[in-house]
Amino acid sequence: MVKDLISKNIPFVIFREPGQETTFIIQKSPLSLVDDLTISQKGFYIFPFSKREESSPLFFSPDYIFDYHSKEKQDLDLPTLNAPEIRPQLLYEVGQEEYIKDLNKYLETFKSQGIKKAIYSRIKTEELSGELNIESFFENLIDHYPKAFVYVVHIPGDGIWMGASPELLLSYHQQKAKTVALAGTLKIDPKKAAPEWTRKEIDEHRLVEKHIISLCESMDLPFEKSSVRTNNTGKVYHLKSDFEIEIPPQSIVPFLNKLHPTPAISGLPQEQSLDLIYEVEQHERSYYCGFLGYVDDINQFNLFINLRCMKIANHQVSFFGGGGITPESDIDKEWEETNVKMSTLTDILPKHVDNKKISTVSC
Ligand SMILES: C=C(O[C@H]1C=CC=C(C(=O)O)[C@@H]1O)C(=O)O
Repeated sequence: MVKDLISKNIPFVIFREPGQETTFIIQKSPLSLVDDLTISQKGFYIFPFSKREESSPLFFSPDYIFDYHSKEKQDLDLPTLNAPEIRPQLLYEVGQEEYIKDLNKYLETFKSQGIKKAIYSRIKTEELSGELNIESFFENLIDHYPKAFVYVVHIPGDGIWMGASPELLLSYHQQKAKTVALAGTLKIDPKKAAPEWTRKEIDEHRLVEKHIISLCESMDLPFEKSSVRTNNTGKVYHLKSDFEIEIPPQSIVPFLNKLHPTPAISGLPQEQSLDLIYEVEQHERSYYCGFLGYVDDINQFNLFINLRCMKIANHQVSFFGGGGITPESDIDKEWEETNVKMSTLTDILPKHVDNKKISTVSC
């Protein structure tokens, strides 16, 4: 089914929110751009990391929407759409030497500009040695990461994005919003019963909490915050605290506009850290560190940050991973952290590549 839709340039999304059934959405016409950060119609949205990205916010109309495991989808026979213009994404890959140089640039800029934290991300690209079975890979991700938001998004002319994100950006139901401060990472060590958090991770997480608290205070929104807990994503531990915020419907989009990009994916102060990211990182983040999810209506939605993700285009697969850099960062550990984060997908993907068949999954 998925292969057929890809070959016919048909936009589609398959997603599984944590603890929910899996949904399949197919749009029968080419994708339309969403001008701004608006989420006014029922459907699936994907937004890039920031307004400075060339990639546009996109909306997937649920022309067909069904339970992924239902038989209904097998009966669809959709016509081929015109091939859209292809816009290649700049997928520049740094080696470890360049990574070290770039992180030193971050650390120097922190000193001269008083930046407290900025995320540095990188890409790892590999040729697909055979045909990737997207459905079996997706189903494996669902089983492996029950607490993640797992998805496949086909954007004709761009590629196929897939991921298993541990981070909720914002959910909204009956005027109650939920968000999380998720930051600080330690690799899971099976020999240790619990992670040993250091000042670096605690401070890094605290900066995300502070951003959410000051946003609620500035908009006069009552909120409750949980204590800080350890969150196990399957590959790494993060520090996490939950927020419940009362937000009237007219304030939810302005709140979302100010919340994103949070210091978990940009840094603090926000504008200075964005300037630094765009000066030093040489790849396009595009939809990595953006957000995505299903909007039932403006009063009911769940949006997730696009982390632990990859993109398939031109018979290649590119994995994205980053980390919060602070003045206390140890550069070797940060490099290792990005490898572990990427292993969320890199460990599972090879099982689903059929080396006997050449890759036909391309965009
Ligand atoms: C930017 C990423 O992670 C963010 C989310 C959780 C923890 C993070 C950290 O510890 O650095 C990052 O802020 C990524 O996974 O690519």
